[in-house]
Amino acid sequence: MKNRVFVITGAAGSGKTTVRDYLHDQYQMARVITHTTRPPRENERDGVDYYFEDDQSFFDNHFLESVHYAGHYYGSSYEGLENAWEKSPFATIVLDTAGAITYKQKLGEKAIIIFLQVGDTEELKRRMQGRGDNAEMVAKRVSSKEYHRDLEMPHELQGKAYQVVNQDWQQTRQQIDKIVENYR
Ligand SMILES: Nc1nc2c(ncn2[C@@H]2O[C@H](COP(=O)(O)OP(=O)(O)O)[C@@H](O)[C@H]2O)c(=O)[nH]1
Ligand SMILES: Nc1ncnc2c1ncn2[C@@H]1O[C@H](COP(=O)(O)OP(=O)(O)O)[C@@H](O)[C@H]1O
Repeated sequence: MKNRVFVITGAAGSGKTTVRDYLHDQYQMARVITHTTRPPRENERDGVDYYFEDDQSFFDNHFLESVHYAGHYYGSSYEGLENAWEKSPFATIVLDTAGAITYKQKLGEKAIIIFLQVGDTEELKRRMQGRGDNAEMVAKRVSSKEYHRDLEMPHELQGKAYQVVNQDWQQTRQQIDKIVENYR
């Protein structure tokens, strides 16, 4: 099997982490852990959910791409991707749409982009609250320009990404299964 990385992108609350975990559990895809200066949420662990960094240590990494999103830095390293590929030929990573565009540009057919969409923005807010984000965190996130940008598939990804509407989870799962089948 050729090395591939399944890039999951979309707005906050659209289900990126859920799909990434499904790909890990169902298909044993290795997760690429990315770096951020955002403080950890209550249930998050360093080295598992992210490598949590400060404004100095963040820049010590060798990034394939990095972005500023809603007031914090996020970046994915070459080493992180290589480490994942050592574990399994299929890896998965969660990125904002800017990161997904860079991944596609740099990795070409090795990067399979899945853009998740949830039409109803009130539903997105409910899902963020449902996973335990407090009202202040949700308000900050939805007022960021990056959140609004990521609600729609960017034109750079049109024709190069799979679009999945993540409303009903069983249907989402079936669509994800079909996408993965194309590469097995
Ligand atoms: N470009 C890029 N985006 C990232 C990286 N790591 C995480 N992200 C994205 O940063 C955004 C904010 O992530 P996070 O703070 O965990 O919030 P969430 O989307 O509400 O779970 C999301 O769109 C993530 O997909 C990275 O290394 N590079
Ligand atoms: N199809 C769905 N229907 C209802 N809730 C969902 C669905 N997909 C994901 N969720 C829930 O929505 C919340 C946000 O999902 P998450 O994967 O954390 O989003 P993201 O990583 O894109 O911010 C989580 O609590 C998750 O369990």
